[in-house]
Amino acid sequence: MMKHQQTAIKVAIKRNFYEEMKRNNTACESENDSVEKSVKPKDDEIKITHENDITPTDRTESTSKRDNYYEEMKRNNTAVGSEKSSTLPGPTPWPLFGNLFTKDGFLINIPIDNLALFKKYGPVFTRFLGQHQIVYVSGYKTIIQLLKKQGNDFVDRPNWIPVLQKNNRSKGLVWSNGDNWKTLRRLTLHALRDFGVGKTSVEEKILEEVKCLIKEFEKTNGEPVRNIKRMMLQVSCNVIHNIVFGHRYSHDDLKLNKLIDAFEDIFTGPPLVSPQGVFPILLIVTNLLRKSSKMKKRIKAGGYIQQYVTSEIDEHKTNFDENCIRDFVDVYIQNEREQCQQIEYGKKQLLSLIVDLFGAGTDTTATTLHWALLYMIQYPDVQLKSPGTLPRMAVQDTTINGYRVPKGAIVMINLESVHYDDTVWVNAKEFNPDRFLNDDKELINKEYLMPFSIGNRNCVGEGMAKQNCF
Ligand code: HEM
Repeated sequence: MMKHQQTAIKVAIKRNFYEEMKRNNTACESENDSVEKSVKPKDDEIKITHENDITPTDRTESTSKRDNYYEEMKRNNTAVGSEKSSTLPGPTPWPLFGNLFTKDGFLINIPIDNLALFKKYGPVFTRFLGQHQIVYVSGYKTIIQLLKKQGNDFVDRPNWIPVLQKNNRSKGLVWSNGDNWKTLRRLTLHALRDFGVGKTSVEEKILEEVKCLIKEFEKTNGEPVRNIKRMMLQVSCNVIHNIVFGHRYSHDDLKLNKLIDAFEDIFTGPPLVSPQGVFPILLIVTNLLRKSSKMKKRIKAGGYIQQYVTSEIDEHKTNFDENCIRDFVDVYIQNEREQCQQIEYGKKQLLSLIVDLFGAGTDTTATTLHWALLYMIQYPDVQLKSPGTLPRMAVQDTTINGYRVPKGAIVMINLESVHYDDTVWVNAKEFNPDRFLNDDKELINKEYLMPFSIGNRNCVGEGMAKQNCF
């Protein structure tokens, strides 16, 4: 990038920086730029201190109060883990309603402050959404144990969330388990590799987007840049579009922007593991109360995405040439024709897979690029809200840190707690890229950096996202 172009971008974005900050509702207190060295703790140095660091042998009032309830759960066919394991800490649930209305529950603490609950209850605690048990796991030691050493116990995604079951789509990659998941994951990794993640062809696609982005910045003639996040969405959506469908759009193209809007409409709203996600009736009631058309918007957006992706698939099927595999869709069609694996291929499956790639890859990358730009212009002492992770499910009765976790429990992994862990990082909330480099400018402490998660179900787009960002 030419120097004057860099300066033009910097000036344009800086003017709008505080506006962006306000929009993101983030405090910008100090411009302190202190360079701190991150320390790699030795195992025996690591101690996470909590107001209430509960262990299986250190039972609190809240856990003992719940014993009756758990006895009831046991009788209601909730599996019990090993003899040694013990009841998880967490707010006391009410029968039937679980922690919907209790202290530290789902309807009282909105939005949920995972870090505060981690501090209060310790690295493993539980809450009940009605009858459904959700286990929260925080702190790098426990997370590494869970994702690496016990990876197979928690490899599944929850398969009972009503909104996911209702929308009449195949489970795709993100929400499937077992052989279907294994096959689709292998196919996706293979196709992403073939279409050049780590190779020049994707680099070229990304560079093309960067050039367009620079032109957009130059067009502003020094005026404030209005919507950086939208620009980043155009970049990240286009890169995925190019890999999946083999072509891109100009950034002001109506089709590209309609597609971005549709995904925004689908993903804004309550998360899947929330009262509204688990009891859709609540969503309808809240929407009625707010007289909001959010639900309608979502349905319309889903319809548009389905129609758009289906027409791309049909076009690919018509022009398919096995001697000229152009993109991700062609790889899928080839696998389908050769019946490489015994799974149900078909249009519905491909549709879900493509929606997953756009859904999991567009906003995450755009948010990362957006924040990286803002940070590079001004190093503020602000909190970065990292993209959340996806829920897991216990495949069998098991334990975490000695606490029993029954088969079917949803497990929420709090990656943020690793990145904000003061026992790993000095002044963890300060923006300080130097903490990741040693004196020879080599990357250090990689094991405590896991935005893409780790283990056998980590992010399949990690390579692509890194290429996009760097
Ligand atoms: C900065 C960008 C990104 C971040 C921070 C990110 C982060 C994550 C995280 C935390 C998970 C959950 C992993 C787990 O359950 O342990 C995930 C899963 C996933 N990501 Fe990403 N991701 C990014 C970009 C992408 C891109 C560009 C794509 C696609 C091209 C993608 C596709 C996926 C898919 C398909 C899954 C589900 C994998 C599975 O269930 O097997 N992600 N990502």
